[in-house]
Amino acid sequence: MIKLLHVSKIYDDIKALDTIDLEIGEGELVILKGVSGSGKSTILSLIAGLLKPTSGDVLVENKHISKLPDHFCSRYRRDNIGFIFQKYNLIPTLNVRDNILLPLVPLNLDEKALHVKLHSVMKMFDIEHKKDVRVKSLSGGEQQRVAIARANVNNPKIILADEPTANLDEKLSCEFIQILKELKSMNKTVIVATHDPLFFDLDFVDRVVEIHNGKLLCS
Ligand SMILES: Nc1ncnc2c1ncn2[C@@H]1O[C@H](COP(=O)(O)OP(=O)(O)OP(=O)(O)O)[C@@H](O)[C@H]1O
Repeated sequence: MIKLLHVSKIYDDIKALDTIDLEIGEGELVILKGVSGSGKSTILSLIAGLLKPTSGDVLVENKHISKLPDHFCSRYRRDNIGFIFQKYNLIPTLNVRDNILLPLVPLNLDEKALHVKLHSVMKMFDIEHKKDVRVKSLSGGEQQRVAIARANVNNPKIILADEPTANLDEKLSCEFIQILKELKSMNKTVIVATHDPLFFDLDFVDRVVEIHNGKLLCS
């Protein structure tokens, strides 16, 4: 489903990724393990079409993502990708409902369709009781559940999570692991970039791929 073929990424004079080859199948849950600065976020951004490789090719369902013009990249992202950012990237002054609905704005759906999608993800990620609360008043764990609900509201096939437990305590991190299990059971293709050892020995994870200085150690 996802293929990175001989992908390198150079920022100015920093080689963030060095000739990466990686294939991830539909429904796979992959942990991308590596220390800070090893290139994990760069890989997620390439798959999301937020960045273009310096060389090599990124294919998602046989589409050349790395060659799409920006306009088509946004559309590809909207239709296929749910991105859970490390700092959640929510709008603090908007309430939970409006934050979750943001990815749907360009679709011009009617109120009924919006309500069905909103209700489904708020229920799934246990945040419905806070729907009218401004995000800035929520706890860290609640903010993350809003971010996860927003990433899923468009029912994307691919979920990318960047250091999802970086801002969570142990209890909330364990709750995130349960959510991950749920996403896996929904047959989502999931990639989690992390250096948190909590993810390295989970029985429902398909693969742990290690990256070091922009090179994959195993895949
Ligand atoms: N926009 C950028 N401009 C210049 N260098 C960058 C940029 N983004 C990343 N880098 C560099 O590329 C390398 C890989 O960064 P990347 O963010 O992909 O690593 P990471 O493993 O996700 O790290 P972290 O866990 O700290 O987010 C690092 O050396 C980083 O400093």
